[in-house]
Amino acid sequence: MLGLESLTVRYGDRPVVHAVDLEVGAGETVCVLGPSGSGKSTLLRAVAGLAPPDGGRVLLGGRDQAGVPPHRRGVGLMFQDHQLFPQHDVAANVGFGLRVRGTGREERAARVARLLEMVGLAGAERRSIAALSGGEQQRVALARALAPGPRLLMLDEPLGQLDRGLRERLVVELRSLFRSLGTTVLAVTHDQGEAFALADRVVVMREGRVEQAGSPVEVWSRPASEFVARFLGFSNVVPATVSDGAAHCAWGRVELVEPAPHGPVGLLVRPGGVRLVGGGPAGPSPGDGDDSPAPLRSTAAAESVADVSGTGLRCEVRGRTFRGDHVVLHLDPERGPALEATCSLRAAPAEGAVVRVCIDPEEIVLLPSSS
Ligand SMILES: Nc1ncnc2c1ncn2[C@@H]1O[C@H](COP(=O)(O)OP(=O)(O)OP(=O)(O)O)[C@@H](O)[C@H]1O
Repeated sequence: MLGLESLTVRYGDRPVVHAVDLEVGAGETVCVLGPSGSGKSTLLRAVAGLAPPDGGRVLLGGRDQAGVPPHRRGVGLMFQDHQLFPQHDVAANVGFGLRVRGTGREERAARVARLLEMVGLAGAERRSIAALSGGEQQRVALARALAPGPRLLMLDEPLGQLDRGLRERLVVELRSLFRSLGTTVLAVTHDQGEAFALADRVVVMREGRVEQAGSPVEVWSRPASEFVARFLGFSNVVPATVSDGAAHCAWGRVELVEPAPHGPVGLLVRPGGVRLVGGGPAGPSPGDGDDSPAPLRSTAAAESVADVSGTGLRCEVRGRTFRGDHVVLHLDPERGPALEATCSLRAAPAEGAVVRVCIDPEEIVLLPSSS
């Protein structure tokens, strides 16, 4: 449906979108994710014909769009501020694109009614825009973007203005709406939760380039770089060296479950992989008096020996953040940088407590070395 071939857009000398290759298949929802200023909106504008490319091509349905004006591209664009016409009622807003195309009054009214029903606003035709909530305005904007039946629907921070509860509900609704309509969607957002809930495929951008593309599960479970890992909110990332079937890092030795080439890497430890293996007094650690860091064994092994030999990494609990059904522990280890761990509400130790943790080798990801 959509193909970008080495697409480049510059503002002045600066490439804001840099040699981006991307394909979006019919019926697919792709979310472009990235920090502010990474070029996401510019990418959408280039596809819509609102930002001329300085290099590469935009293909829609296999046809090069060079020279095709925005209104002939058959794409719908919905911006984060909705850009509704406040002086017109809901029906006039939703039917706008149809009127511009010369669709007759009766057909227009029927389509508007159907679209409003689809977005959960049946019968809202005569309501004024000003009297709608943010979420309702978002639905009107969506109905308006869908009205002309675009072959590609593009959403720029579609839920950006809405509060969290509403966003979470609308993401689910949008996903099932797009599924049932078979709409092809290219959305951009800086909110990873939104992207992961909405998308069949996620594209992470960094400074105008694609840093990683894949299914939400792939990107989440195997971030391709430290940048992606940190952008997704993982903070347990340290430089490490692989040798003898283990990664050696500031926290100690972490066994690898899969073979990896020897040499420098980045080591990501998911917070769920930092396992508490018991608290107890802050006695001497096994590494004391010995330069070699103690091994951080697999959970099963560590649990069986932790209380006896004290194997594991001794940490002080610096803080706790409640996250509904679990707690994030902010740990200050005896060696190495701060660690984040997750645990159940019931198991969460108090602030100031000294605990021992082990790293579950199943919950680590080796990243390319960033040094
Ligand atoms: N019309 C313009 N003229 C000059 N520079 C621009 C223009 N539009 C955007 N930029 C710059 O291009 C870069 C990318 O902007 P863009 O809006 O595409 O990023 P973004 O990833 O969508 O950011 P955000 O999430 O903040 O909307 C930014 O550094 C921005 O300042």
